[in-house]
Amino acid sequence: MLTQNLGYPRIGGQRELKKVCENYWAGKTGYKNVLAVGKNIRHENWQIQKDAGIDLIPSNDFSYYDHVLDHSLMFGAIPKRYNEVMLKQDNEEIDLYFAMARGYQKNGFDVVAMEMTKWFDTNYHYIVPEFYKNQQFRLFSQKIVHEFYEAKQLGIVSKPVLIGPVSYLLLGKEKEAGFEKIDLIKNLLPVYADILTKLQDLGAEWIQFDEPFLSLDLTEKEQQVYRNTYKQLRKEFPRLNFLLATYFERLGDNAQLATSLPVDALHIDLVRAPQQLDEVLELLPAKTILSLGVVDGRNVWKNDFEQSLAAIQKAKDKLGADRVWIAPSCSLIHSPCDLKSESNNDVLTPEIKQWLAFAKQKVSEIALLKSLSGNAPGVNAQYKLAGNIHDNTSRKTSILIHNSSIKQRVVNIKESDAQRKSSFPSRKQQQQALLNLPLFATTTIGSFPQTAEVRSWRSQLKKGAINQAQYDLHIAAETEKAVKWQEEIGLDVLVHGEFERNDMVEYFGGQLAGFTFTQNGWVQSYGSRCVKPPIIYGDVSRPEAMTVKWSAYAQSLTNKWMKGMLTGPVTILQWSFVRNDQPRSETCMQIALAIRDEVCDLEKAGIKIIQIDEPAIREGLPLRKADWATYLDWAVKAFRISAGGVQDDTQIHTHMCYSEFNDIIQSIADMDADVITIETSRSQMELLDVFADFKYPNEIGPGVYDIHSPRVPNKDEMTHLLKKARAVIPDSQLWVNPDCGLKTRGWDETKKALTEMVAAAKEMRATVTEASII
Ligand SMILES: CN1c2c(nc(N)[nH]c2=O)NC[C@@H]1CNc1ccc(C(=O)N[C@@H](CCC(=O)N[C@@H](CCC(=O)N[C@@H](CCC(=O)O)C(=O)O)C(=O)O)C(=O)O)cc1
Ligand SMILES: N[C@@H](CCS)C(=O)O
Ligand SMILES: [Zn+2]
Repeated sequence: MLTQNLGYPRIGGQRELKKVCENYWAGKTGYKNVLAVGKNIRHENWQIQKDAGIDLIPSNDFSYYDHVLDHSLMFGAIPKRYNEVMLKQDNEEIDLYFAMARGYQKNGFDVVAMEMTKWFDTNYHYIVPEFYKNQQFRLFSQKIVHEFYEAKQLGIVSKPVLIGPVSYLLLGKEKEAGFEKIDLIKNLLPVYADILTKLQDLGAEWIQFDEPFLSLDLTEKEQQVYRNTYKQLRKEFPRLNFLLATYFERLGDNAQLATSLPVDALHIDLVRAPQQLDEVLELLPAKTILSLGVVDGRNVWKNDFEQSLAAIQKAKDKLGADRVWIAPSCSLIHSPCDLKSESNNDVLTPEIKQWLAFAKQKVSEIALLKSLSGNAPGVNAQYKLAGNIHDNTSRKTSILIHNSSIKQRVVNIKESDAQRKSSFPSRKQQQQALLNLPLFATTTIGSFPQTAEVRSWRSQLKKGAINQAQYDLHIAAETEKAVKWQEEIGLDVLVHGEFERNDMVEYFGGQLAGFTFTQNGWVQSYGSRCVKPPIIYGDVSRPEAMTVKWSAYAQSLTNKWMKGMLTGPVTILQWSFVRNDQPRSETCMQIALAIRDEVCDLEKAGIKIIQIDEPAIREGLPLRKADWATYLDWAVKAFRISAGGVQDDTQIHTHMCYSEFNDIIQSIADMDADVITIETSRSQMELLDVFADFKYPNEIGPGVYDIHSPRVPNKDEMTHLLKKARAVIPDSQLWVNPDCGLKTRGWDETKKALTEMVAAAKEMRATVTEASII
């Protein structure tokens, strides 16, 4: 029996990669330093896994920005706009790479970034490969080969990780009409063959092909491409061992397909889909190894050894120990690095800490499961098993977890709690009478730049270098500056700027009962950006108002409308580590009630426009269509409960980014927010077509510029997008806003971009005709 890992967090235990990349982008350090930090992280990660006792250690799971982008660079899938600019410059490969990720606007060049979207149902974002008709591929970046060699020099014959060719194509986007991306397989496979040849020549024994699409609904054609692809690779590389890794869902109706592909080992996710073990054991061909993903790569709870050992035993009984591997359910990039970094007992209490395992602990759990499932586990392993049983029992029986009055409140929810008093047309009239906003009303999504200075106040407060009153004074001054500046440039609906928030989920987690948080539990969200998901360990309630103080203060500074700013229940759920001892829907309803109370308190404090952000509602959608209806039912209900307590003339906004709305547009309409602001600019308003076809009834603010890139858009670009929007949505429904919050941007870019945006809205107003309003 072997142990293996599918991927290790690559940000570094102290987010070293984030820091060096951001310094490099700011021109404060050289690229050699970036490479050196990357190398250190890889070495440290390999060593941790080796010391823990992992037999098959992955390589090429490291990435300077995103592993999908690494593959695009490896395959030379570089959109022309970068070739033309970058190759003329004295730039390194890494500059081309970062330009694809972030856009490039210097030395007279102005190139937009590639699109970014959610990695399946996680909070990780990948850079979407761009495909063109007759797209050709060639071996461009040899990072995978270098990293295999690097590990080998340390005495580790690693298992290089490749996104499988079918999944790579399915992750991409057709950027012009007239072809199907899946047909590019014939152009792509020769590059895989080049890479495999190089790896084989260097001594690679196992190759991990990540094919997460095998857990999704596939067309017949895609299934056939899977068969042909692996048949061909097998034929060309009879001596290399292939591991086919699936994760995030059950194989379901692809079980037959996955088990029939000519590979040497198949990995399945037994945390998401424990029930698939029996079927896969039945279907697995003789000799194929089964890798059991029993340790949760997506959550922070300690493994339940008794449960995992039962699954391992079942597999061993059927296949024999030689054909069973033990592994995490998926790559550990979705886990924080090391629980040992959590040294402050006031932040994470010892009682809760004993229930947790981060990446470093998880690889040890995997090794321990191997010892425990051997014929004669040693005393040390037995002792650790007893410890594991004790810790899990202490969690199940802890008084911290259950609160009967919260549970009762959920039981008592009535249909009418999820219902606004009147329908949208009537609300719209009442809101317009009160708010008196112009056509093409301008607003922003909530956050303004979280500058190093703002973060340093929080850091000083944490360290005790300043007290709460001093901190509040800083935040108040920053808020006031932002409010005054928004007034000056003529925005219509203002925001307070969210300066007091470390993160839009963690901030609420820090104030809700049933949540705890960490000091250093960072997880990569995209590129250098990380999040520290709070941990929901018990029943959730709101001991006191969470946002009223800052929203009311900001409103007091202006005669314009100040938008209250909340994170919605589904997003709080989705971006937290969620308890696994009750259905997610139950936890979500508890959060919805807490947010509802906050919405009502904001209204009472005079805030008449309230945004409840739900950027993660699409991300939470189950990967299998058959499971959608159940999820959408409770997710929409949770949002409606959170918004349902206010008067008709209080305008409820929601906001979503990175969302493909086509297939869930009815549910988005069912959320019944008065206004929805959505990310649309990176896709050039493509997303709006669905709102038009569907005749979305309420108001919409399609994002007019991409906030993920430091690039500053000009007025004409934005009017161009707004004209595209007005072609499908009447003027009376349109708002003007960026794609998302501006916390990652600097003030200089923000000021320039928003000034242009207000000018774009004014230009649009000047062109209004009666016909365009209806
Ligand atoms: C909208 N998005 C979000 C997602 N998920 C969330 N949970 N939150 C989101 O906002 N998913 C989808 C998108 C992803 N987008 C982003 C955008 C931006 C970030 C980001 O900026 N992350 C920050 C960390 C934010 C944070 O928690 N800041 C804290 C701590 C800051 C810190 O690093 N402090 C230093 C000391 C600093 C000093 O002394 O000056 C330290 O602790 O060492 C805070 O502000 O207090 C990032 O830096 O990556 C994430 C996702
Ligand atoms: N209000 C949040 C939404 C991000 S999705 C922000 O502006 O950052
Ligand atoms: Zn957003």
